[in-house]
Amino acid sequence: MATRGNIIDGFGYAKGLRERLGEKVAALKAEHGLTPCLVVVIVGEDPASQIYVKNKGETTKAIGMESRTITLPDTTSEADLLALIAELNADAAVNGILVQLPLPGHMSSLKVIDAIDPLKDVDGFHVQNAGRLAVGLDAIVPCTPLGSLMLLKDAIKTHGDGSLSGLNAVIVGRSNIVGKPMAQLLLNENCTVTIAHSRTKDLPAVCRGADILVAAVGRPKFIQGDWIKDGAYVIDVGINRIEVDGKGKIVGDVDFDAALPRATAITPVPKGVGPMTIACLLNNTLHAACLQHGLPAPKDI
Ligand SMILES: Nc1nc2c(c(=O)[nH]1)N[C@@H](CN(C=O)c1ccc(C(=O)N[C@@H](CCC(=O)O)C(=O)O)cc1)CN2
Repeated sequence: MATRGNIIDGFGYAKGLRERLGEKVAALKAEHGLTPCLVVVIVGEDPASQIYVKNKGETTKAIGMESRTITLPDTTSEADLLALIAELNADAAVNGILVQLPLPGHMSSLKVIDAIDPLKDVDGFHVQNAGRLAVGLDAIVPCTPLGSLMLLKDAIKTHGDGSLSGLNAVIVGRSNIVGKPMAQLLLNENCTVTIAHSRTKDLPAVCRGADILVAAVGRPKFIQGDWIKDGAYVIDVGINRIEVDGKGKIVGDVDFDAALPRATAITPVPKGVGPMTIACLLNNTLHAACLQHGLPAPKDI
């Protein structure tokens, strides 16, 4: 029988992935004279977004890619942001464009994402990339689901029989950024997929049927320990800031301490899925640069 209570080390996995990507970037430079360039656009001064954007810039440079950050005030009009995206789309030196979310309330994120050239859409949020993923074509895949799948596959290889095929996967959360692409990825792995959400009837019972449970609801410790099937694999995508004894703390969507003894393996928060998001962004930027230059995208990094 598989053991229980294993903690999935997303921080360590992401470090290894960045190292392997760094080697591919060096090879691309040596063999084709190409250095992938990522441009991150941030609008406004959301403190968490500022930290994520800074980390993106630093890790991009650390693996040998070029990084540019464009900071715009939150008074920027949607038309000005769209004009900037059009310029970046037309700039052959730019391989990846990412607009940090959330955007200020006066902008439509769907409209902004739709303006990005799908080949430079390293977030994988453009409707063309979402559609390509849905029909099983080569696509740029959203970073958080891609990183979650990498951790899940590695955990099932380490603690199980290595196959996701036929497993019952329940995703709690139906966002375009995490829930829906995660469902597509798990379907492609031949899982039987359920997307649960705020209107789902008897959510605890649905979760108890999950061999794989992905929590992406954005509510601290929402998923209770007794909702976890014995031996399940649990991927916690939530990043919730709460206060405990007057101190700020980050917790996931799953009650980790209660879920740990029941799960075969579970991602912690922090240091689970979060670090994979930025590592997968680097992966997608390399992928995009290769596609734009007619080179095969590196596989199985
Ligand atoms: N355009 C995008 N916007 C946003 C995305 C995205 O993928 N594309 N995702 C999130 C924010 N995000 C990256 O942008 C992100 C969130 C969290 C982490 C992370 O490493 N978290 C750490 C804890 C961080 C902390 O201490 O605050 C962890 O889980 O260990 C990385 C990236 C929304 N916006």
